[in-house]
Formats: sequence, structure tokens, C-alpha cells
Amino acid sequence: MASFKITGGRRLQGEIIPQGAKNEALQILCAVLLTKEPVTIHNIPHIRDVNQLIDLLDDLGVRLTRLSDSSIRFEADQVAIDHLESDSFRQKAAALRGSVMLLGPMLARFRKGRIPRPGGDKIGRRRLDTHFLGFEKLGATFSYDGEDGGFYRVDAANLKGTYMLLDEASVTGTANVLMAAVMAEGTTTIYNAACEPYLQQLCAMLNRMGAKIGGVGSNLLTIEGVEELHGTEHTMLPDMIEIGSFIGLAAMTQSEITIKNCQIPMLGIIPDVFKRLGIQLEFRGDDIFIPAQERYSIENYLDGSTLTVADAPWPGFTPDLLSIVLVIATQAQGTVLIHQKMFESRLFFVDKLIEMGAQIILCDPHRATVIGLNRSTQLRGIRMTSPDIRAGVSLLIAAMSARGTSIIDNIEQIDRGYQNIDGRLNAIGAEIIRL
Ligand SMILES: CC(=O)N[C@H]1[C@@H](OP(=O)(O)OP(=O)(O)OC[C@H]2O[C@@H](n3ccc(=O)[nH]c3=O)[C@H](O)[C@@H]2O)O[C@H](CO)[C@@H](O)[C@@H]1O
Ligand SMILES: C=C(OP(=O)(O)O)C(=O)O
Repeated sequence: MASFKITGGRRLQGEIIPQGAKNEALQILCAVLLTKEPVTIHNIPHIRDVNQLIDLLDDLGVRLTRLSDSSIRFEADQVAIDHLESDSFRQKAAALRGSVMLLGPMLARFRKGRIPRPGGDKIGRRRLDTHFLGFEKLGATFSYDGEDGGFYRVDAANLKGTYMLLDEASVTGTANVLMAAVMAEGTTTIYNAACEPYLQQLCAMLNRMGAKIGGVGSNLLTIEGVEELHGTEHTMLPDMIEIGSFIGLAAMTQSEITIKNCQIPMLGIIPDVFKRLGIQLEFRGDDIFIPAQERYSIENYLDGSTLTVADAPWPGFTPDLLSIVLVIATQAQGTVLIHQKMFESRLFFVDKLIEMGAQIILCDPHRATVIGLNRSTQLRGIRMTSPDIRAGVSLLIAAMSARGTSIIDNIEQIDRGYQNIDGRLNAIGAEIIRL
């Protein structure tokens, strides 16, 4: 288990380039299985989850040609379908959440998909019903074997387009069902589809490959099935969660940072939420400039009542940034209620912030009230463990703003989604040592 040792209180200054988006990469990489022709992907982040998925594709017989540090050409012309039944596949696929999206493409192209119960963050219940209900609607049969940690199987002699209303707007569920439907017979309509930028990017890529998907960016997707898909090139968006994390980091550490090439129109409501917390942001072309701010004040609602920041399916605020918002509120002037509606175990990390000196009331598993310290006292460094990827980065931000030294254990969680975070932050003035 690796750790970070952080010397707090350093102000950062300079430019930082966001990595390619983790959650987009996981969808896009699975989609290379949909064609035997070459697919070239650019801006691939070097992070644990993505590297593990690439490794899985390699094991499945997909040929990889590394064109540069962040570009790879994939050729899925000889896929070893039997590998899906192997112990090695079971073990490796169980290590990350994104592997679940191998199912849709495998089902579409090879009529069969297998996946162990997927990993990912332990942040509450993470059900997969939406995925399998969707596959069943398309005509697949589904079975679950509870032995050895769990194994899901889907099979279909023939997939047929149909209308479906998803039971929830699941991000990976929509991607999975969409990828299964692109080569189904006839037309599929997916209502209550998730429409995050990750999915918009996936749809755009599939359409470039020859798919016929309408309604991209909305919650109603119409997919006219085609016989086959072709090769393409695709460039990943900058990671909006990393961009939000850097905005939070700048505010907490009173640093002046420019985040380069953010594709601002794709960030949706994210910049506005940070502005409501009192953080100044300036759009300079496609860069976001955050000036060093001594203090920031949380806005109240127009009627004077306390601000709530809650997650919601896109175009609502992403749940993946709520932990970051929570940590930066600890040093704001004012009070905010953080309401994590989607996940029930994602706020428990506040006990570490409380130990560092923050004023937070955990109302219940979904809600925490943060009473900002307005810099009257600095947080103090402690030893802590990263429980999940976003809480991990929030604790890193807290430690960087704190008095003294902190140790964060279990940083593998952070490495799942943030590329060389210590190296990149040290380059602009942080003091983080990987132990
Ligand atoms: C690999 C990947 O892409 N992971 C992301 C993906 O996970 P993932 O696709 O696994 O998450 P889902 O969108 O399926 O659902 C997340 C949670 O929200 C709940 N839910 C979802 C939709 C809804 O309308 N109502 C509702 O309550 C679900 O029950 C579940 O507990 O989307 C999540 C929600 O944005 C993000 O946190 C994850 O980072
Ligand atoms: C929860 C997340 O990831 P995963 O779905 O891979 O666990 C995340 O990216 O914040």
C-alpha cells in the first residue's frame, strides 16, 4: 500500500493541463471491440483503471500499437472470446468498474458477454439492474452465478431493437445498452438515457464508425441498427472531474492556477457551482484562470436561505465533485448543505476533515452541513487513509492547505483516476512525496 507525505501550506502557481477523461476513456476503450477495423484513440490518461482495461483488451487478443504516450491504435480483428471464461479475466475484470462495459460490445459482436462483479469505489450500493434489464429487452438471456464473488452471463442468438425506459439514468448502463443496440436488428429507443459528456462522446464516436444514433446529448436516444461498424479516430475530452478538483485545490491553497484547454462548453454547470461558493474563475479563451484568493464567501439563495449543493444526473451536478466541494467549503465564509443523493457511503470521509479541525455536521449518510472556518484557523495535518478516489483527492487538497505534515495511505485509490498527481502538482509548487 503506497502513501503520500504532504507538507501543507505551500501556495502553488502556474499552469496545469488536465488529463483525458477517466470515465470517457472506460467507455471508449470498450467500444473498440465493436469493429475489426483499426480504431485510434488519443488523449488516453495514464491511470490505473484505464491501464487495467487496456491490459484486459490485450488479453482478449486486441492488437495494440502505441503511437505516442497518449495515443494507441487498437485492432480487434481476432478476439479470443474463450478468454472471457478464464480465471485471469475474472480476476482482472473484477478490479475496476469500467470493465462492465465490455458486455455491450461483446454481446453486439460475438453474441455473448461475461463479467465478474465489477470493482470500483465502495461508495454505496452500485447495482447493475439497468444494464441487464436493457440487454434482456434487446432479447438477451441473463444469468448470475453467485459463486466465487459473482459472475454475470449474457447471451443472445439475435439482438432486436425495441423501446425501453431505463429504470434509472445510469451512466455505464446507458453506454452498455447503447453499444449492444448499435448492431441490433431494427430500431432501439432508449428513454431516460444518461447524457453525460462521456456518453455524448461515445455516441459521436459510434456515429463516426457508421452507427445511426439520434438524440445525442438528450435523454431520448434513437438507434437504428446497422450491419457492421468501421474504424475511426477519437480524442478524449479533458477530465471535467480533474478540472473541478484543480479549481478546488487552487481555492483551498490560495493559489493562482491556470487550467489549460478545458473545453469549457462541455463543463455544464460545474463552473457555476464553484462560483456560488465564492470562488473567482476567469475564462481566458479555453483556459480557466483562478486568481489567488485570500477568502471566498458561499452565496445564500435569493430568499436568504442556506445553499444546498446536490448531485443529479447530467446536466445536473456530478456526484464525483461533491467531495471536492465539501472540502473547499471548510475554509469558506458561510454555510452549505452537501446532499449526496446517489451514493450512501461517500460522505463518511468527513470524519478525517473533522479531525483536521473542520466544522462539519454529518446529518445522515447522504447529507453533511459544512460551517466554513473563513480561515480563522488552518486545518492541521494528520495521518489518514483514502477511502475512495474522490475522497482521496479531497483529503489531498485538505492536506495541502493544512498546517504541518499529513500522510495519506491507500493512494492506489487516487492513482485509479489521477495521472501522476504528485509529479504534476509538485511541478507547480506542491510538496508531496510518494512513500
Ligand atoms: C466508470 C464510471 O463512469 N463511473 C461513473 C458512473 O458510475 P455508474 O455508471 O456505475 O453509476 P450509475 O449512473 O449507474 O449510478 C450511480 C448511482 O446513482 C444512482 N442513481 C443513478 C441515476 C439516477 O437517475 N438516480 C440514481 O439514484 C444509482 O442507483 C447508483 O447508486 O456514474 C456515476 C454517477 O454519475 C459516477 O459517480 C461514476 O464515477
Ligand atoms: C466513482 C468513480 O469511479 P468508479 O465508477 O470507477 O468507481 C469516480 O470516478 O468518481
